[in-house]
Amino acid sequence: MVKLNKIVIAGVGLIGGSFALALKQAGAVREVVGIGRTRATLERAKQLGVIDAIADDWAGAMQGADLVLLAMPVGAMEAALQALLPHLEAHTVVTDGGSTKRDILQAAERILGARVAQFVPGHPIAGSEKGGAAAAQADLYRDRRVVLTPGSATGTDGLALVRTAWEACGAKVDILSTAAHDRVFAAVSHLPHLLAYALVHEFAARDNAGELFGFAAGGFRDFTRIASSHPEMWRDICIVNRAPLIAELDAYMAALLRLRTLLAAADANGLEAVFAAARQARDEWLHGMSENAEE
Ligand SMILES: NC(=O)C1=CN([C@@H]2O[C@H](COP(=O)(O)OP(=O)(O)OC[C@H]3O[C@@H](n4cnc5c(N)ncnc54)[C@H](O)[C@@H]3O)[C@@H](O)[C@H]2O)C=CC1
Ligand SMILES: O=C(O)C(=O)Cc1ccc(O)cc1
Repeated sequence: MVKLNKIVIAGVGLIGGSFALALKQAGAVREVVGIGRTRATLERAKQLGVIDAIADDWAGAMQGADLVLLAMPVGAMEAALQALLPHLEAHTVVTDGGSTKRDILQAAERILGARVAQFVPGHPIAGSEKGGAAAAQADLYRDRRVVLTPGSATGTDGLALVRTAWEACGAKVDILSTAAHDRVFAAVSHLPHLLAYALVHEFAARDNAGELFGFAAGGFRDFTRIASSHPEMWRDICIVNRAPLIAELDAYMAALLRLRTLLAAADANGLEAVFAAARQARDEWLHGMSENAEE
């Protein structure tokens, strides 16, 4: 079992707060120090027992830290790396929980130079549309996957430490390249968020929005839950990962056009064939997920 003396959570929200709670529950950390943008948020996180102490600045935060998790919106990570670098001790490992990986590894290479060996890019595949330390849960990562995307310069000891820390949270760790990561998550995560936001936004702008929302039921709720996600966080993800996201959007628009053609032709068989293939693929995916959870 990993035993960390001091960890630093930079951005104590759902992801950082849940990491802290999970490590505490596992008995894997002695002290959790929080640093962030808003004092009141940090005070609240301390009251909730998510962090033990608040750092006033990076110098204090980094002193004697074994592990630092960057858990703010991805657009703010570059500035955080710049701010922590002057205080980075030789034994400290820095990781992140951001939803995009190529930009963050590139920023780390640029900013940290040779010390990029101490940086391990990561992404927990768990979360929700709810943010903030109050939403943090010790079991958020239990039986969930975490993707680590080390670069050629990533140190093996740091990689092992970060892997062990996530495993202490109950997660299963996968390794991907940053490019493969960003391509996969553009498809299965970033595109669905964009679609949900687009649908709700389009309805909300209509003259009869009240009527539409008044009659909307479970299907609409399921499809659009993620449109309740944090706008700043999703702004950053979409902008940073826009190249693969635009490719996914193009593919989806082509699929919509094919459905439109089938509809216009009243091609019932064609439409049913698409729906049946999609249902089968989703059933098989859900079945695979439940088998994995039982392993
Ligand atoms: N919400 C989710 O389901 C998932 C989110 N992520 C990633 O984790 C990161 C954090 O997301 P959440 O915890 O959901 O967000 P959150 O909104 O719950 O927490 C983010 C925290 O960062 C702080 N913060 C914002 N700007 C900052 C800055 N410039 N410097 C320091 N702190 C700052 C905020 O005050 C807040 O406490 C993001 O990079 C996101 O892409 C990854 C996996 C899942
Ligand atoms: O709300 C949901 O279901 C999500 O999809 C949560 C989520 C958001 C961002 C990520 O990078 C990973 C998972």
